[in-house]
Amino acid sequence: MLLKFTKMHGLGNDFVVVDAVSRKVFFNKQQIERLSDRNWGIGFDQLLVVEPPSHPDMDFRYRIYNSDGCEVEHCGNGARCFAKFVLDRELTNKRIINVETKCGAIQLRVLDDGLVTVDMGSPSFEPKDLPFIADPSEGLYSITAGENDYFMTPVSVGNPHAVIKVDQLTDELVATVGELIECHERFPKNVNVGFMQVINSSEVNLRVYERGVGETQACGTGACAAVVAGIKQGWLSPSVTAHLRGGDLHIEWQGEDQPIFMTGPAEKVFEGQIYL
Ligand SMILES: N[C@@H](CCC[C@H](N)C(=O)O)C(=O)O
Repeated sequence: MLLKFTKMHGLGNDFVVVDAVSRKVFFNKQQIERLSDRNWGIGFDQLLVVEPPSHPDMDFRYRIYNSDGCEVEHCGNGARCFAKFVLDRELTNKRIINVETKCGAIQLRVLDDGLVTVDMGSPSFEPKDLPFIADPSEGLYSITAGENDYFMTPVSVGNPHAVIKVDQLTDELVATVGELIECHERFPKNVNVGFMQVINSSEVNLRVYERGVGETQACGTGACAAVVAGIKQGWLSPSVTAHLRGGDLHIEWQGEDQPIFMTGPAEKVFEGQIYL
């Protein structure tokens, strides 16, 4: 089958986006792994599939697959690209778009300057929601990776994140500790690992080792998780700019049961077609 696709990115976190509204498309794990390969396929961090909604209140359904072929709950940078894709392809003319995901409903708002704000829903710090196997007597969670222990905040923003505050961000730390914690036995469904350096109460540097991918240029849900963890710990104010390798995201969270708002860009790179 000849598959038409659009290559997009949000701050260098790159996607292949497929319209499964106009024509039904299904992928198996092997196909996704092959397409994601940067030598043998197209290359991407995530595959995004745009489907019709299953509920009348929703505009679309949104499926997300990591480059390892596994379906996941949420993708922040992908959500912004999703909004640009459905408008560019005239699948909708709405600038406020309600989308079903594996972790519930999200709302995308396309701003006049082309940036997209996503209502990501409210976070959970409950270990069972990631899931994370926690010792109830632990006040601050600590996890062992290699020879060292790391304090971390487990956060679910629909998908699971472990946020570690660090003084220095190095390639070695992100690659080695990221890989060890991603598949740590205390995270039965694996985890995205964020390394956050707090610059001041409204700015952080952040690098994310993504579950099922490895380190990416940027991670939208990772930025949300890191900022809400920082706000909860008292290090950050409710409005924060996260500096990622690929650029900046703006995150707002008023605390407790409030939703997280993430704002950033979405870019189309090219359109193509490939045999599945
Ligand atoms: N790049 C994404 C997150 C994609 C999913 C993640 N790797 C997971 O497995 O949960 C983002 O921008 O949020």
